[in-house]
Amino acid sequence: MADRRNRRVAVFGAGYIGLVTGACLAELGHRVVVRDIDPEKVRVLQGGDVPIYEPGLGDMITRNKERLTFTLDLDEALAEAEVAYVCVDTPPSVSGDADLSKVWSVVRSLAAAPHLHTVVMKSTVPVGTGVRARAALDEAGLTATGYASNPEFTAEGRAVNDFMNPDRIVIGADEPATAVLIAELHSGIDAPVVTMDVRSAEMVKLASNALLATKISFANEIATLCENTGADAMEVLGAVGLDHRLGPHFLRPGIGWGGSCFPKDSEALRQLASNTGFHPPLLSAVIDVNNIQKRRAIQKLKDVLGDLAGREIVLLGMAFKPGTDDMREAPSAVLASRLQAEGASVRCWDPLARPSAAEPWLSARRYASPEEALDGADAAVVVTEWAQLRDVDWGRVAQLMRRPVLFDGRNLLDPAEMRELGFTYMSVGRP
Ligand SMILES: NC(=O)C1=CN([C@@H]2O[C@H](COP(=O)(O)OP(=O)(O)OC[C@H]3O[C@@H](n4cnc5c(N)ncnc54)[C@H](O)[C@@H]3O)[C@@H](O)[C@H]2O)C=CC1
Ligand SMILES: O=C(O)[C@H]1O[C@H](OP(=O)(O)OP(=O)(O)OC[C@H]2O[C@@H](n3ccc(=O)[nH]c3=O)[C@H](O)[C@@H]2O)[C@H](O)[C@@H](O)[C@@H]1O
Repeated sequence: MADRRNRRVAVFGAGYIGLVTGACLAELGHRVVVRDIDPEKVRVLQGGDVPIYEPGLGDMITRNKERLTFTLDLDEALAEAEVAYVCVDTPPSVSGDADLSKVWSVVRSLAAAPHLHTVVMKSTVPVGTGVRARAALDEAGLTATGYASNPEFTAEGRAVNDFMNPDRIVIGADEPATAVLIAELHSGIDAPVVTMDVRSAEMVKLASNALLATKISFANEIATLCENTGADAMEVLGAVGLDHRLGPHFLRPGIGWGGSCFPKDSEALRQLASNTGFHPPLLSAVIDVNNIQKRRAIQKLKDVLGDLAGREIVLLGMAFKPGTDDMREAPSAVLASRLQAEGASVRCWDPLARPSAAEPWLSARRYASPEEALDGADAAVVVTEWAQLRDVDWGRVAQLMRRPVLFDGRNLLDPAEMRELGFTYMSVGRP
């Protein structure tokens, strides 16, 4: 039996989760090979660079380069591996269910591994995937191979810190020995280890994201009620969150939640429920509130500007939240698309975001600084609460803009100050 701090691990997928998992497992003392099918990603990693923005990740990879390698080659990844981590993307399919094709592709490819004894699912998958994975492993001749669900709760922009300092490590395994092995892989991390059956572990991940999304949609709904009644949502939610039974987290009202996971995971959970014949009313409302929230920004601009056709509108922030370059399901993409549909011309600024080939951005103009983007514009929307926006000389900007109209979709700036500077200033749930 290998030393519990020196396992040979293959990680499949060199994205946000695979890279962080691989680097952190190497940091914990294991020998890790990360395999991806994207040649460009692997080339960048082999050259010593990191293809995504994640604080601390580059240093951790460099520090562990003796124990951490990257490859395109399946045989190289499988040659020594005792444990295989599946960290590939599980995007929404046309039906809204999670598309597991990449997961199955990895699981099937494991048949050729000579030393493999454990497969760990880190990708977020529907409840019941473990049973299908088990069957696929059996079919591939890996009957003696243990299987575990080990969902990940890290948030982008702080994933390395979250991985090394988690609130809990959840392990779903059908055999106790497999759960013990996964727990040992994490030795060195000080956190409660919660073991359960595979289906329950799969559900913990979806339920956690759904509850976080629920808190935000609740905050957004209360913010709208505050707008309609003259209360101040920041005061209200701040005080609500002081109740220790409720907690202050994920109660920040804003322009709606986005990102690579909340939108797809809440929809996947809703479809999972529908597939069992159950329409989940609360989850459906949480998703609806979020969709409406993103569109309310357009109405607020129309209330001030009237027709948006021909207007120059600036989106300040494109990433789905600050501290990441990730644009997946970013509210900015919905806003850009809606504004363009209204005939507006969209400008944007973001210090990090890496837009995909997503259609709405093709005709948006990206500027190097907020000031350049705002020069001559008719209105602006704070979409992402980048700290840099606090340092903008808003007094000067009020002079530069054709009309100083600002919808602060993240309640980043001070309403009184902005109005004093001459802005028609709107925010979320604040008078
Ligand atoms: N991004 C996040 O913060 C979190 C993501 N998750 C879950 O983790 C999973 C991965 O998410 P991300 O890392 O964000 O996705 P990602 O899209 O950044 O990375 C996935 C990687 O897998 C690679 N890949 C696809 N097929 C492959 C194959 N057959 N063999 C090897 N590599 C392959 C892709 O080329 C890509 O580099 C998803 O299920 C997601 O829901 C869970 C918690 C947090
Ligand atoms: O499954 C996942 O991928 C991850 O999804 C989220 O992490 P992440 O998407 O990186 O970002 P969050 O910080 O949770 O923010 C998600 C969205 O909610 C918004 N948000 C967050 C908090 C809040 O109070 N208000 C609010 O509007 C953010 O602006 C952002 O658009 C969860 O926080 C992680 O625990 C989970 O592992």
